[in-house]
Amino acid sequence: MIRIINLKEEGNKDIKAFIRKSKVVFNDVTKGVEKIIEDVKKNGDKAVIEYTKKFDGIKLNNFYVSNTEIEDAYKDCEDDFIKALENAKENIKEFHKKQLKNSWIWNKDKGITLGQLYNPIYRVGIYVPGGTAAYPSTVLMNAIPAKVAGVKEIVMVTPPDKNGQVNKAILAAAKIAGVNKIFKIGGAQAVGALAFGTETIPKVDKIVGPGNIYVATAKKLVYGSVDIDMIAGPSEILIIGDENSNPKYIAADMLGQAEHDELASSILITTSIRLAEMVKNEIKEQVKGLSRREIIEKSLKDFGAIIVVEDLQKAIDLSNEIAPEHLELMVDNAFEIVNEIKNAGAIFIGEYSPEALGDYLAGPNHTLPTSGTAKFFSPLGVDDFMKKSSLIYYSRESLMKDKDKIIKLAAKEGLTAHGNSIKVRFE
Ligand SMILES: NC(=O)c1ccc[n+]([C@@H]2O[C@H](COP(=O)([O-])OP(=O)(O)OC[C@H]3O[C@@H](n4cnc5c(N)ncnc54)[C@H](O)[C@@H]3O)[C@@H](O)[C@H]2O)c1
Ligand SMILES: N[C@H](CO)Cc1c[nH]c[nH+]1
Ligand SMILES: [Zn+2]
Repeated sequence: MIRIINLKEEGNKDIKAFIRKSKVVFNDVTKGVEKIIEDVKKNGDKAVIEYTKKFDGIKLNNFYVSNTEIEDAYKDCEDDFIKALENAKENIKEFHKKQLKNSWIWNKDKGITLGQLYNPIYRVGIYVPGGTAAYPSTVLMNAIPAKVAGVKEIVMVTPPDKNGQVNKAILAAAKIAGVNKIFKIGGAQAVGALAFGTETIPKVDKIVGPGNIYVATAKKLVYGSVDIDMIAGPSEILIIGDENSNPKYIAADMLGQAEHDELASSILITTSIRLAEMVKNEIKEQVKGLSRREIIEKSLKDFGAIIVVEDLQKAIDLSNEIAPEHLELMVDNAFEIVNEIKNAGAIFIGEYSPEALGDYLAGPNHTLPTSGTAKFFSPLGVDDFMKKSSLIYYSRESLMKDKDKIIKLAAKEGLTAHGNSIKVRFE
């Protein structure tokens, strides 16, 4: 069900096949998503109602989740689940507080003061997936950095279930994280509604959060009308292993990501053909007991691979080229190669740092770049919820010293009004 590609024997011919395929999938849905976004922009709530009926199978006239619904959901959750959420919240908050940056002022010279002001974005939209699984952990990962940054209004969207309700665990997490408004809508229609606003859903300044291919494509398409964080689409894991790695752990971690989506990608790159065979067998065995077996098997078949390479350097180079969302280094002395990793959303070191630890509890964000975009995007963080303004102060004397240079530069650009705005101050 998962193939072994032995690059030692087969050369480079097949390595990128699965990556290319995933790009094709993106292109396939773009036209349909464009239509949904345009329709929501033009027809507001009416279009959102129609698409919710079409894609989520439920006719809703009101998407707003009331406080009573949130409080009731919270009360219905088991105590140890609430405790685990609270514990995750503390770890996420502690980690993200380290990312906070302060405004700064620099007295560069007598009569010259420069600086930078940091301000939170006023209103953000967070997308919390809820199509094939509900993700309360994603509520925390998206809302807590926004809170740490000081965002005033967090508007959350998440798909309704077949009864028109939002999963209770998601609502409990939203209460714990301090989300301000919740709407039960999902998919591209939810992204369109947040980007342009409707009669009932407020337009936001930025949309963050992961989602399936429709959500990720919709975010791409509305970028420019609003800001977005990154392309955080179907999940990915890449593991680098050697002859001493534990095949049982590697198989378990690959299956863990494969269960997210049929389009999820799980890859092992190893220097050991023996490990490759053992992981393949482990996957075959472990998958039997898993509830999302069908999704896993499809994803492993289309986007999974065990790649055998000649040496560790080749494994690192290939991983840097793929730029995975999650990278596990399951090799001896993993800390020694960590500086060679240039492109990865999150790096997990050693066999007791499984990817699921980062999904739920460690503290770093689990909203991460996918589809090779870790080459230029970073994990979601406090920075995503802040913006900067520059500060400039010159005294009369300081401007006088620099005036001729400014007038010269303006003249070169043919912008005499610019030059004049300096001259008039000294006439
Ligand atoms: N990268 C990350 O940080 C990260 C984190 C968590 C989850 N994920 C990913 O989030 C995704 C969650 O996906 P999901 O589907 O469970 O939930 P989702 O909420 O992302 O998508 C469900 C929505 O998709 C829309 N939809 C479904 N079929 C459609 C169609 N044919 N045309 C148009 N719209 C359609 C529906 O409106 C539905 O509400 C997975 O891919 C998972 O891997 C990524
Ligand atoms: N692995 C996902 C990011 O790709 C995040 C997640 C949430 N819950 C379980 N996993
Ligand atoms: Zn996960």
